[in-house]
This record gives sequence, C-alpha cells and structure tokens, in this order.
Amino acid sequence: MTVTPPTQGAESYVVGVDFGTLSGRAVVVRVRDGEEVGSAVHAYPHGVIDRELPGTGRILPPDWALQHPEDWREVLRTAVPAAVAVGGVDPAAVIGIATDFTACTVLPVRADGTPLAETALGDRPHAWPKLWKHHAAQDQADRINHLAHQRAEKWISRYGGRISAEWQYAKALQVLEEDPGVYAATERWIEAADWIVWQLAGVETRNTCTAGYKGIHQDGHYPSEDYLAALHPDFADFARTRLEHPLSPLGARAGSLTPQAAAWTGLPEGIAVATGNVDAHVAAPAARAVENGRLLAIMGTSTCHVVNGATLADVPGICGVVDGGIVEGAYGYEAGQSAVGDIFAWWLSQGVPADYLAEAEATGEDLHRLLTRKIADQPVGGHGLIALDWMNGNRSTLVDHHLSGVIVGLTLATRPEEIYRALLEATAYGTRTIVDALEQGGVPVTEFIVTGGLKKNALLMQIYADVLRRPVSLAESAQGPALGSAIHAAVAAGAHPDVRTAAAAMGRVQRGAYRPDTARADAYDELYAEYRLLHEHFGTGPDKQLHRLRRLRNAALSRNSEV
Ligand SMILES: Nc1ncnc2c1ncn2[C@@H]1O[C@H](COP(=O)(O)OP(=O)(O)O)[C@@H](O)[C@H]1O
Ligand SMILES: O=C(CO)[C@H](O)[C@H](O)COP(=O)(O)O
Repeated sequence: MTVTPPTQGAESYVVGVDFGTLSGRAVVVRVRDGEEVGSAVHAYPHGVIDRELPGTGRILPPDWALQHPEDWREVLRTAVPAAVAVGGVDPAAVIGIATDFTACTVLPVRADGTPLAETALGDRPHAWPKLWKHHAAQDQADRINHLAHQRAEKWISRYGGRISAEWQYAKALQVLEEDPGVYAATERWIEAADWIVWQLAGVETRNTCTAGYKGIHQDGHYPSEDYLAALHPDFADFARTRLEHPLSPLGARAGSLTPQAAAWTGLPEGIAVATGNVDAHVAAPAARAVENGRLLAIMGTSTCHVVNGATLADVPGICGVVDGGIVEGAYGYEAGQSAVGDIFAWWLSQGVPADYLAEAEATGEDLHRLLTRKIADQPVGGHGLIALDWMNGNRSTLVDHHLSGVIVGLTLATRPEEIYRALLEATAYGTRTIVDALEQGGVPVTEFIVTGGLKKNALLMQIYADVLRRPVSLAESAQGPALGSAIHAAVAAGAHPDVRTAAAAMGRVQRGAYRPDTARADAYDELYAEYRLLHEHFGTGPDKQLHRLRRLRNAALSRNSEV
C-alpha cells in the first residue's frame, strides 16, 4: 500500500530518526520549510556493551563494543510517537520517515533479518551487533591492508591507503577467525543503517553510502573472491553471499511502512520509508553543506568530516571517497576522528576532583561548562601542554586503532581545566591535520561548518577557528543528523524532487559564526608545530611505543576474558 502526500494547502510532515552511540532521537519536520516542530530522545537501556555480554555474565575482551538490537526498535516505539505528540502533529499528516545510523555498526542476521543475537547463538559475543567503535579487529585490518597493497588492489587508494578496523571487512573477518560457528550461521552481514530500514519497510535494502565507505563497494564491485580467499579460504564468498544486493541511492524510497512498524511508531501504514544513511553524511543537507568544498564536521562523541568534490582524488589517510556517497552527482569524501566529545567526557569522569564536583553542584553547571568557564580566558599556550587526541585510536590520517592518547608538559601546577583545554585543542589539531590532508590531496575546502552536540561550546568553536585559521559556520539545527534524515524522507516521499532542492528548502546554516583572531592563530601555529612533532614520533616514527604498551595491556587483560 502507498500513501499519496496530502493535497496542496494542507501541511505535510516527515520524521527523521538519528540512531546515535548512546541514544536515538526522532524529529518531526515540516516539509515546506524544515521547521522542526517536535522531537524526542530515547537513551538505549544497554548503551554501549563493552564489559559484559547481557544475560550471560561473560566478560568481553579489551576494545570490544557491542549494541542491543532491541534498544534500536525501542526508539521506534517510544521516541517517534513522542516526537509526533510533542509537535502536536496529526500522524495522518506525516508522509515519510527516514533513519540514519552510526557506522560501521554492523550485525550478523538470518536471511529474514533476525539478528543472530536474538537466536540460540545469543550467548556468543560474536553473534551481537558490533558498534562502530568496536576496535578489536585491528589485526584483521592490518592484514586486509597489507594484502591489498601486496596485490595492488585498485580500491585501496579510495580508502586513503588503509581500511579501518572499524569497517565491515575487519569485523567480519574477526567473526570468522574467532567464532567460525557464528560466521557459518550468518546469512546476511548488514549495516544497522540498512537493518533498521528492514524493520520499517519489511524489505532488505542496501544504501550507496555504507556500501561505499564501510563495505568497499567501488565502481560497481566488492573486492574479488580471489582477494578474499587470500585473506582466509572461508572468506572467499563473503561479499557474494552476505553483502551482495542492489544498491539504492540516498533519498530513494526503500519501501512502505509495514503494518507492524506503523503500530510501533503510530505513523500511517504505507508512508514512504527512505533508504538508510550514515549519521554523518545524512547531516550535510541539513547544514546546506552539499555544494562542493563545504566541509561539514559532525562533532559529537566522535567527529566525522564530510565534503563533496567535483573530481576523484586519492587522499592519503582519509576514510574513503564514494561517488554519490553524500549526495548524487559528486564525489563524497569522508575522514574522521574516533573520539572527540568522548575524550572530554573521559577527562570529566576521571580527572575532576571532589571540590569541582561540589562547585558544579552548587552552581548548577554541568562539568563541561564549569571547566570551560575556568579556562576560557587563559592565553593560548598558557598551560604548557600538548595532547594527542588518540584515546580511541586514530581514524584519520593514520588509520591505526592501536594508537593511544598522550599528554606532555604536565607539572605539579597543572590544573584539571588546563588538561581539559589541552584536550579541546588536541582535537582541533587533529582536524587541522585532516583538512590539510584533504587540500594537499586535491580536495578544496572552501568552508568549515560544524554540526552536532559540540557546537554549543563557544570556546571549542573559537579554538577551531583559530587553529584552522578559518571562519567556522554553524548548522542551525540542534539535531543535524535527524533533520538530515527528515530531508531524505521528504525526497523519498516525493515532496521535493532531490536532496539538493530539499536542502535549500529545509536546511539552515549560520555562515562565519566564529572568526579567527590573528594573534591567537599565530600562537596556535607554534603549538600545532609541536603537535606535529609528537604526531610523527608516536604515530609514524620507528619507535612503536604505543603499540608495545597496547600489546602488554592486552596480554595482561586477555587472561580474564572469554570470547
Ligand atoms: N559543553 C560541552 N563541551 C564539550 N563537549 C561536550 C559538551 N556537552 C557535551 N559534550 C560531549 O558531547 C558528546 C555527545 O555529543 P552528541 O552530539 O550529543 O552525541 P552523539 O555523538 O552520540 O550524536 C559527549 O561525548 C559529551 O562529552
Ligand atoms: O563513523 C562514523 C560515521 O561514518 C561516526 O563516527 C560514527 O557513526 C559515530 O558517530 P557519533 O560520534 O555521532 O556517535
């Protein structure tokens, strides 16, 4: 059954749902102008599963990160109807729904889409969805990369020369090697971005974005069976049997809302369900960042950088370039930092003394605000610190999740807020490294736009403007990915002819909200030079100290874990 959009004159609405790392957010948006009339958030009860497999008591090894599929369905049942109710919208006026997901968040399923985690295999960790930040497949990623270069595989240059341990193949190979029984039972290996569409529309679809960036689908092909067999004989048919499916462009209609999904969401049966998408890429139209050269940094738990270019360039160290990966008709480039807000959150949870907690309690500020206020006026370089932003590994430009964080310059006088500021700055230096790599690789960056939870920190935004020596524009929506999804829903429902047109009608950006200050930018140039020295020493130098420390840690901890 399909539903015709309401006739002219009546307002119509779309729903966008953003499945993040810790929660899912739904937003109800007016099709005509992108007005967000209602939103709701549902925190995943299981959050990130990184210590113990639910219901089993099994301890997970280091670097594991799983999620629970039921947490995702629950977002459809709770956040979507809540957002519609908050917006005071008649559900009958909703003409489409679209979703976006973290990626590569990927799960093994049966041929009918049932997650293996929800079968009799559910007591085995490898049956569970692996979250994007599952970093335990670095050894597999290293072999994938080594073999690709050895065989001069053409596709490897589209991934900056290195596939990340976060992407589909490293994770799948880890399942095969560590639990062949689960691998054998895996009938389809699917991004959560596509799985959630399956839940809504009742049909399996695969989207251009995740297939390209996370699934090594380039020029119409996955990696060859020869190549996969050379990785592991039983991996030869991985792409053909577990991935292969026609790809749908972004903004296409994947299908119609099933009766079951209509009952979950309270939305009309038969409305348009859009093809799946990634939380980062989907946000570009919400920030009107679809024209070539406008780089959108989606800054939250992690940061993704997405930018369109007119030509195909091989940029060392980026995550990938995909034709139509962000919007049709352009080459979409993606790079990223595996932790940004997560690094600040780590410091708040581990490094703030009791008297700061008491002060925050007394003033009613959250700790981010407290530390930001205490350090905002310090002159650039006043703390004498440099940090490397690798507490969750390095996604771009080193593509190495065995790297870890470093802070140098500590003294007995160093205060918690100074370390906080050094961490904010470290992430800005990491972004400068990425922007420089893109430009040096032949991808012009004409504007730097920020969306995501971190744009509310004015000190952080000013640091980025100063470190990058460029204005920072801000997406106006507080829900960039969810609004981006809503824009794709409007296109899938036929209310706008394509994503570019819909972006012009529904997206919003405040251009040049923060401007660089020359004196501070000069001071940051000196500090950035110091960051680069550390970056080279620990990241690319001959002494692999961070790798040695990781190996020692893993050996010590693996004695207590079970896979
Ligand atoms: N005022 C702030 N300054 C800096 N970081 C913040 C601030 N408030 C929240 N954060 C960080 O933002 C991150 C969450 O970002 P958000 O965009 O809301 O989520 P997600 O990335 O899961 O979509 C957390 O890691 C948190 O530490
Ligand atoms: O890799 C990504 C997209 O390609 C994102 O970093 C990942 O999806 C997590 O996003 P967030 O930090 O917003 O939770």
